[in-house]
Amino acid sequence: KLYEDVADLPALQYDFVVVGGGTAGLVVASRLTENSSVSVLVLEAGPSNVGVLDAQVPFLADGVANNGTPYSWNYSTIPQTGAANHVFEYLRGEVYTWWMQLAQQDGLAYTRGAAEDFDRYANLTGDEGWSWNKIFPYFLKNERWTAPADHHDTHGQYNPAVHGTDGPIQVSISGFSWSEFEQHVIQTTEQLPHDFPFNLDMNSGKPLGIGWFQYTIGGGERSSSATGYLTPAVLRRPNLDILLHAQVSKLVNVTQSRVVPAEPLAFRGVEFKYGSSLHVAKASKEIILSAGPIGTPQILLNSGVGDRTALTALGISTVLDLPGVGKNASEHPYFGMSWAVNSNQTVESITQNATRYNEAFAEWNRSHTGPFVDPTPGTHAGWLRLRANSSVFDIHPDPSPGPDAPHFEMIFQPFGFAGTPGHFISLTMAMVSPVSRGSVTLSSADPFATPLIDLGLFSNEFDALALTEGIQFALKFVTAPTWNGYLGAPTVDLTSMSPAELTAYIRAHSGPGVPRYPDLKVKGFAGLRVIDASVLPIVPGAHTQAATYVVAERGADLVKHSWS
Ligand SMILES: Cc1cc2nc3c(=O)[nH]c(=O)nc-3n(C[C@H](O)[C@H](O)[C@H](O)COP(=O)(O)OP(=O)(O)OC[C@H]3O[C@@H](n4cnc5c(N)ncnc54)[C@H](O)[C@@H]3O)c2cc1C
Repeated sequence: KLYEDVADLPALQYDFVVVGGGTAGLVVASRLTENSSVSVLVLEAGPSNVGVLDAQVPFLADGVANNGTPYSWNYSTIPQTGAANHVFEYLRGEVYTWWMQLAQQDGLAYTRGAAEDFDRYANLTGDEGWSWNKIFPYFLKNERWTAPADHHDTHGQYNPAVHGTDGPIQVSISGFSWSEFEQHVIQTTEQLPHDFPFNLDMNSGKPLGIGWFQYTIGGGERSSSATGYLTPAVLRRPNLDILLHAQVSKLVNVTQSRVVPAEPLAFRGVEFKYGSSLHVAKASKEIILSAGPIGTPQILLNSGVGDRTALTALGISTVLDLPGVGKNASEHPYFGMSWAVNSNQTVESITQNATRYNEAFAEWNRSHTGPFVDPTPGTHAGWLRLRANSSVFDIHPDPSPGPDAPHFEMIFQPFGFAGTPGHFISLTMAMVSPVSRGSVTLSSADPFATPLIDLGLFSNEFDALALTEGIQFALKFVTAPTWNGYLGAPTVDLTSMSPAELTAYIRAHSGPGVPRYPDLKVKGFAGLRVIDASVLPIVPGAHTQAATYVVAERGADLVKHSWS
């Protein structure tokens, strides 16, 4: 049951306490409570998604992410020295993040990454269970492929053989056509097939090439772990309680035991704030941290699990010296380019025309059809590699997990970024195999203080130089003959810049994606696990929700197995 008030919560003692009701947390809670003999409490800082239009209507998805809404943690990065000391709002990165509350993955893009991403996780962890072949069934278990809202013929737009059909999360292809723009993208794959081959399905484990974007959307609405895993039937389970507006500060009631020498420590309680009062929820079996790549390391650090020197400097006593907590954060920086177009068939035809906007919204309300059924990220995506002889490999060895994995994602969007009147299209180039690393650290001993988020953007020269090369792919893409007569002037003329100027410009104008933190079971502890995006040891070359879902599905199986 969903509780809005701590006073209504029937108990503060459960078998499992899950911290965070986001993408992963709700999967774990839903799967664990399939066994009616275990009890689970989820503590979520945010409000409910129910009745929040921005969380329901794909076209309004940005509204959930913006700083200043009740659904955002309102975080910013610390000044990024590698990016002209820019302070980035840490959410609007079109691509990734974590602070959506109750499972609102903003952009809705559904991309699994390369098979090689998962095979690398298997190698790094020594656990074959994370390999693509072993993880693939979890993708199918999570997914329910769904016809697009306009029921158009999807033949040749995806490969049904690699999709699940009866999982909780609906996945679909755009349900409204920006046909003119789409044709130019597809024709480019025919006119420049060597550089930009068509890929029938970017979620087959071999993402390279240009293909139709897939989204976590069903029937014109967002599909998320809140809608897919927290169904009315699941919410009626007597063994599942979810408390909203409960912000966890730290783990408490640490005990020491000699029973398992490798796991001498255990936390038995989770301290959380509801309103102005503090409470402790107790877990007899496990505490599962699913608070995302910022929340999870912050809670561990608040609890005294982290680098001893840094904790001591803040006056926090160390429970276990684990210097890796909050380190190894990485990000997908991206750079967007816009061109004016000789057409009025762009998203601006809605966003810059109040009458059409209202008509489109009314259509969505009436029949869940029309342009509001899709988010605005784009109609297609392309996954590309640096050229094998690129000079950037002199600076750093290839950071991608293998030859079938991308260095870049190119997103094709029938709208511009400038915000000026007119009609535009954009190509966004994201660097999805970053070498730079950052960190999440505490700003004070106050567990509710905003943590310091350092994405380390461009701290390694490789990333900026690689992204500069990536820009050349985008500029080449629009040289295909199909764009003649359609494409107007770029909003910023990048071709007039020298390579050094272009690199500096990219450093100053790129946006961020998401950091993460590795490790599933927290070393040294009994009954403490991390199950969320932060366990991925290296960010996949993809948007991260699909990887998070399979981490959560397998994570839930691992927990079940431990207690069976
Ligand atoms: C703007 C934006 C766009 C995105 N677009 C896409 C996309 O298009 N495609 C894609 O694949 N991925 C996208 N993502 C990324 C995706 O949302 C994440 O990969 C995914 O949500 C990570 O799941 P998680 O369970 O680790 O964390 P989350 O889903 O963030 O869940 C963490 C939960 O814990 C809660 N929490 C945190 N701290 C505490 C605390 N102290 N106490 C209690 N609760 C706490 C949070 O409120 C949240 O509900 C986007 C993210 C953002 C923000």
